[in-house]
Amino acid sequence: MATSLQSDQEQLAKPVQELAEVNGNEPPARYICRDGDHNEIIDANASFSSSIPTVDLLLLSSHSTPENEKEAEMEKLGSALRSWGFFQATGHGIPSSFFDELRDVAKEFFDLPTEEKLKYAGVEGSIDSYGTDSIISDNQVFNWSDRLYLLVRPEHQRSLRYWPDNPVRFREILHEYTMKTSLVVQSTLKAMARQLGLEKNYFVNQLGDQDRAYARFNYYPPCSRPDLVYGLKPHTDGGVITIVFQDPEVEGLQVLKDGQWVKVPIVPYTLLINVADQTEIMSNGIFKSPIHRVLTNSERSRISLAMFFAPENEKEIEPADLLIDEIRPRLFRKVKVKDYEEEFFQSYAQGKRGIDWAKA
Ligand SMILES: O=C(O)CCC(=O)C(=O)O
Ligand SMILES: [Fe+2]
Repeated sequence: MATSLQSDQEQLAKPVQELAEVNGNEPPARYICRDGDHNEIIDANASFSSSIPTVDLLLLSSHSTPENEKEAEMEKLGSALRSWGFFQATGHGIPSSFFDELRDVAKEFFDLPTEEKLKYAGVEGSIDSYGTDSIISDNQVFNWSDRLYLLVRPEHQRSLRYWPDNPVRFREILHEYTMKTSLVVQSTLKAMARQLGLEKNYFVNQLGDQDRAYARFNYYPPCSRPDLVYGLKPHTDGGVITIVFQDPEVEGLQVLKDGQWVKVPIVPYTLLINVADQTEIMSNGIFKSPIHRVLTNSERSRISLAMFFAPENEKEIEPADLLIDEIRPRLFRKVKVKDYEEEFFQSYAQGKRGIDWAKA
């Protein structure tokens, strides 16, 4: 018994990438949580009336955009975040050659031998780490994926010891990407505030001076039974806003829209941006933090990079006063960011939504 538990734990500590190679991709029982529900998935391109909307950030932020065009783009952003919680951003100012480099360094990292990658495995209690799901409960079902998780903001809190120095360009590229996406977040949050009739810096101010951002490089190895496992189980994100750089060739991400799973298409060189729970709270439920999941694939691995932006830990958040009235009563309590995030992770491990804990 003890031996089987021990070997179970040893296997668990193993990256899924290695497990996939050794086991010929056959998923062990602890990863199995689906029952072949493939057919219900809607292909956004083929049959859903509208796919995730595209918003041009340049139109939103440029001083030379005519006012009526700016308003129209703003409306598009607002409606995307009310109904999908997601939008595809163009006009973000990041050159396509930079995305190619980002993709290359991420791929080169995951292509390293396991021992090399395990140099970045976190010690107990460290946020930054390379590895697979941590064990939180006995009956947990595991994701068929590995990840490298790094705090990237505030800069002085980075643990560079966990930032790969192989490939050599990794750190520089991630630093630059953090700078670029932070600007995108600032301009998006301003547009979001204006769309809700709030002062334009409302959300930016909520982030505080010591706002945080985390980079999560996801690696989804192929799996011989993609119908049985999740690359990433259904979840919402716990911060304020997330920017996803999807694999440019391999699909897998899906969003739950009006009770149906909709495939998120790959649109090369756009940034996929989604609302996270703390924006749902601050907007009093007007902007939706979408439930999304990732499916695996039997032939190809998939890599994505999610950047999670969140307020400084000590901040308190609550619905903006202006968004509470008789028609729309207060939906959420005032919560401390640190407490919310703790609750969020506990809830996720138990298959529940953290945001329910913050309900008024
Ligand atoms: O892999 C993806 O496309 C999305 C990843 C994601 O949802 C996450 O890391 O929270
Ligand atoms: Fe996510």
